[in-house]
Amino acid sequence: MLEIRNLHKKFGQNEVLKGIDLSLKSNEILSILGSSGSGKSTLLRCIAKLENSQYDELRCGSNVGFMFQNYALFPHLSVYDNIAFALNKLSKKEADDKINELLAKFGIQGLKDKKPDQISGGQAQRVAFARAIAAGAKLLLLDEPFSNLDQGLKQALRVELKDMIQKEGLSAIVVTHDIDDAYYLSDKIALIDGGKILDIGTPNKLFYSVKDEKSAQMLGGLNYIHSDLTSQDKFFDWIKSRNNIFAYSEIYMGGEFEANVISKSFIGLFYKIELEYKGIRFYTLWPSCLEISNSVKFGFYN
Ligand SMILES: Nc1ncnc2c1ncn2[C@@H]1O[C@H](COP(=O)(O)OP(=O)(O)OP(=O)(O)O)[C@@H](O)[C@H]1O
Repeated sequence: MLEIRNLHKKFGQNEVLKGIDLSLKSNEILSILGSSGSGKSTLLRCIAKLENSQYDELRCGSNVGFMFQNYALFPHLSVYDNIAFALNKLSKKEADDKINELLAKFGIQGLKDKKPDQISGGQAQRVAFARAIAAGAKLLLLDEPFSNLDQGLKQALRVELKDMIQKEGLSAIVVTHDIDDAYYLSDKIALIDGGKILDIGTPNKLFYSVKDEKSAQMLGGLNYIHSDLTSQDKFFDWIKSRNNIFAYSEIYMGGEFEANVISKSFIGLFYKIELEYKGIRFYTLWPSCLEISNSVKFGFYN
C-alpha cells in the first residue's frame, strides 16, 4: 500500500526530513508521533505529493485522500454539495445515487442541506470521511484529526474513525502529538524526532521494548533511571536488564522491596506515586481507592 525508502526534504538549507523509511500494508493504521517541529506534517505532505522531496522510493498508489485539521469542508457548500464535489466526473444521476448511499451509510441523511457551521465536530468528521470515500480514497492521510476537540468528543470520534477505516477496508496515516490518539487508533506507531524515525512498531511492543530516553519521553508512562546502579540488588539488576527504562505499570504494591513515598498525585482512577528506593526515584500508578502511607512495599513484574 505504501513504501517509502530514504526520503529527504529540505526547505532551503534546512533539512527537515533526513532519510525516512516507512511501509504500510492494506487495512493498517499508522500513527506518526512526534513533538512540534519534528517533521510530521511535512512527511504527510510529501507522501501526498503536496511537497517535492528526494527519495529512493515513494510508492503509495493514486487513491490518496487528505483529511486536514478540522476536516476542511467547504463552508459555503451544503453537506450534499461537499460530497458531490468529489464526484464531479459522474453524471448527475450517478452522483446523486452515490451521495445518497454515502449519506445513508454514515447516518447523515438528515444533514444533507446543512452547511458545515450548522453541524457538530463528529458530524463534520463523518462528512469529510464520506467525501474521501466518494473520491475513491484507499489511503487516508489525517493531520491532527482531533485537535481543538474536547476530551469526550475526541474519545468518541477516535473509536468512530477507527471503525469507519476498518469497515471500508482503508489504510490510514495519522499525524498526532497526542500519545492517546496513537494508542487508540494504531496498528503501528512511528516515533519521529528531528526529521528521523527513532522507532516503529505495534503500540504494545514499542512501549515494552523502548530503545532510548527520547522515545520513552514520547510514549509517556515510562521511567528512565540515569544512575549507573552499581550496588548489588535484585531490583537494580532487573532495571539494568531493561536498559534503565521500565513502565509505571511494571511495579506493583506489596512484594519484597521497601520504598519511601516522595509524592502522590491524584489523577482519577490512580494515584501517580513517586517512590525512592536506595537513592533512585521512579513513578508508579496505584489504585486511588487505596490508602497510601509514607513507606510502602513494592515488587516488579518480571
Ligand atoms: N513551507 C515551509 N517552509 C519552510 N520551512 C518549513 C515549511 N514547512 C515546514 N517548515 C519547517 O519544517 C520543520 C518541520 O515542520 P512540520 O510542520 O513538518 O512539523 P510538525 O512535526 O508537523 O510540527 P507541529 O506538530 O507543530 O505541526 C519546522 O522547522 C518548520 O518550521
